[in-house]
Amino acid sequence: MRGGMDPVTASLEVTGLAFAYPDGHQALFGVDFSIARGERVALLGPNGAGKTTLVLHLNGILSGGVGTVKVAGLPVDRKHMAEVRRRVGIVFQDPDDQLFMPTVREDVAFGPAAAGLKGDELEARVRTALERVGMADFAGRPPHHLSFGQRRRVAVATVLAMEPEILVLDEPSSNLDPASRRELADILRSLDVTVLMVTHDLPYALELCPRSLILSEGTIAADGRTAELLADDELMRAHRLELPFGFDPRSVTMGA
Ligand SMILES: Nc1ncnc2c1ncn2[C@@H]1O[C@H](COP(=O)(O)OP(=O)(O)OP(=O)(O)O)[C@@H](O)[C@H]1O
Repeated sequence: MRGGMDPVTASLEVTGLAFAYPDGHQALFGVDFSIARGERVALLGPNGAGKTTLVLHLNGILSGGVGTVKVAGLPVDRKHMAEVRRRVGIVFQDPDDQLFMPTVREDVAFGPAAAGLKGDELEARVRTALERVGMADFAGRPPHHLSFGQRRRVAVATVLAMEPEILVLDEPSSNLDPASRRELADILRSLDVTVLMVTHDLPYALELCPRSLILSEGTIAADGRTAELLADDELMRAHRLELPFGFDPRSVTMGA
């Protein structure tokens, strides 16, 4: 476990986070980890491990448990909520949860406009975000006329438009064809932000994230280099993680 990271360089610091849902189900049991600015980290773990529960604590959608979460040194609490929500951008698994305006441009402008951006500055922010995901030509289109993969890119743009400190992605490769999957990986690699990616797609984690956390039964069971964790058959079996048949984690050269 990596503890004690310099708070100035830590994008995210989770300390002793424990949480039970109102029905009494304990989903997290004292989770500790830090992510440095600019790192790309995969959050792996079997169904029901607590990944979504953890992610929903990163911008205060869930709260009320024990422990602390800090984003760029700011505690995720009521007092800092607006600033934290600007700094932590979550891309949900279903882009339709994030796109609700008549055009792509309006969807991407929504967050920055709500934060007070106007006029040329707002236009430039929207254009840059759409260019970063290769969707600038689609600005005037209704999101519901786009393919699933295009909608996922626009969902990423809505979050990038807020210039977040941390980009959190829930299953970013799900339902993408191989070309879209690779293109999204290229986009994510090109961004200058901290990335935390929840995924069951272990080859994708290996391609994109030098480091992984394995969350299992509400605790961090492992924290280390993705290539090493995925090559540890015993660890993988213990936490119900399976690579695709015939996939050799040692065969992948990680993109920088
Ligand atoms: N609203 C809720 N009320 C009670 N228990 C819940 C609630 N949401 C999730 N849980 C329970 O908390 C545990 C962790 O769920 P969570 O959704 O965080 O897991 P996950 O790792 O994201 O799983 P998956 O890979 O299936 O998405 C599970 O046992 C789940 O049943």
